[in-house]
Amino acid sequence: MNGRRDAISLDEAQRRILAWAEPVGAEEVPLLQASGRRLAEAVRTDAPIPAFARAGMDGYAVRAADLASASPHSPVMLEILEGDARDAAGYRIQSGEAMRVGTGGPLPVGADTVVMQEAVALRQSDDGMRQAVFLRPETTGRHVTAAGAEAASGSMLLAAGTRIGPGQAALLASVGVAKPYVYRKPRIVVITAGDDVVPVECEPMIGQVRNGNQPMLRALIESAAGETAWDAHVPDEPHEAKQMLRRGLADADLVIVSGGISVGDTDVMGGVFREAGPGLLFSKLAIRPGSASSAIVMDGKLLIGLSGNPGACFAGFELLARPAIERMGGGSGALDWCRARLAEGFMKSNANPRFLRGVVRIEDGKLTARPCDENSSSGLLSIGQANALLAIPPSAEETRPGAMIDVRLLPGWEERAWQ
Ligand SMILES: Nc1nc2c(c(=O)[nH]1)N[C@H]1C(S)=C(S)[C@@H](COP(=O)(O)OP(=O)(O)OC[C@H]3O[C@@H](n4cnc5c(N)ncnc54)[C@H](O)[C@@H]3O)O[C@H]1N2
Ligand code: MOO
Repeated sequence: MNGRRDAISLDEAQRRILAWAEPVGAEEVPLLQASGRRLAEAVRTDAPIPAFARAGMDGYAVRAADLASASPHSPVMLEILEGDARDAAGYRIQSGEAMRVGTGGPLPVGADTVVMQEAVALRQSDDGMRQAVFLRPETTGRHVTAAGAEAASGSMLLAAGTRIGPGQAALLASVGVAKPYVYRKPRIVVITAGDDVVPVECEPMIGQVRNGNQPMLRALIESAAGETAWDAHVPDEPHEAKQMLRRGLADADLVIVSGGISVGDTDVMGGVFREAGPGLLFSKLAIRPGSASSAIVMDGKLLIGLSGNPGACFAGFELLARPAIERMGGGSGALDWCRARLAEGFMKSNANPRFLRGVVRIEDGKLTARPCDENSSSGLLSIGQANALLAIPPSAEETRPGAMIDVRLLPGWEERAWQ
């Protein structure tokens, strides 16, 4: 066996992976623990938002028509209807009356406008009544948010599949969803492979490297709202590797393997993929880096093989594993790309699309992309420097500065966009 494999396109690989990445089950969790999960059902409101007409300022609720003639030369005086501002909805004002209201509080029946207290003087009338003095008219509805201004009763607020972020959490709380029904976090087992890979605590000998992919994959999984069930490292021993894979498949929704996936003599995972028969989804991609990425279905579960080379492992995760985890967690699994201007040319020609680790910045209001210096499959530093994958299309010549390219912004990309 010379190890020749047919390369498929990234689109086709993603399609094959997503076909096996069904959403995992759903559960009710306390709202305070639901951040980052996706809703498994749509959320509607059974009350208008806001539920009642509310004041936007501390001040006085009035009928705007009463103030139509107010001016500094001819002030309008309204009698203050005494009462508890927090309970203003239980009162009714007539023409000629005003009532104290508080920010966010209800209006008395009959009021249509709030005048902020800084614009109101108070006086005592001859018969001892408290009066509010107005020096100018006010637009009807000023400083009042009508009931239902944001959403009518029965409206759909959040579609199934929406990720719960800060705004969604506040909205769910406001409509009384104490335990949203959300997708479970996909459970993922990570297995790194190779005799040449030693634990972080060890001093590597010549030919050895410390296991950087293990913590990298854990962090990537977390950023995709997945959960690492456990991780393990296996030596170049086929029986042990296969046993570990089976354990992983039994425990997890998805197994991610890193290293040993190629055609080298000691590439134990590559052997497992080659034996997968009809379970093989692909074992070579027409992209760089990550061309060695593979996927099989084993024991009915998805197993994604990523290169041991850190840069290729990272790209493979972003392009293949992230969509799978997103889909399993209730998302679409589609990767969003946007357009950016390449600030520096890319010298190499490409037979296949190339996904460079790069930095995208906002310059003069436009996205500008620069490839990181060391962009090889084995490159390490650029993984931490990059905030985007830059898609360089196949080309027989240099991709010139100024070319518009697709870029995939990575989670937290903004942090590096302004440095
Ligand atoms: N004859 C061929 N050789 C290779 C091919 C090919 O098609 N034909 N593909 C090349 C490509 S592309 C890649 S990428 C690599 C993939 O290799 P493996 O996934 O089998 O990775 P290893 O050989 O195990 O390791 C490669 C490299 O990465 C280091 N490594 C491995 N695991 C880790 C880890 N957990 N943390 C940090 N670094 C790790 C390892 O020490 C090696 O240096 O194959 C090409 N060859
Ligand atoms: O999977 Mo390999 O580069 O394509 O790095």
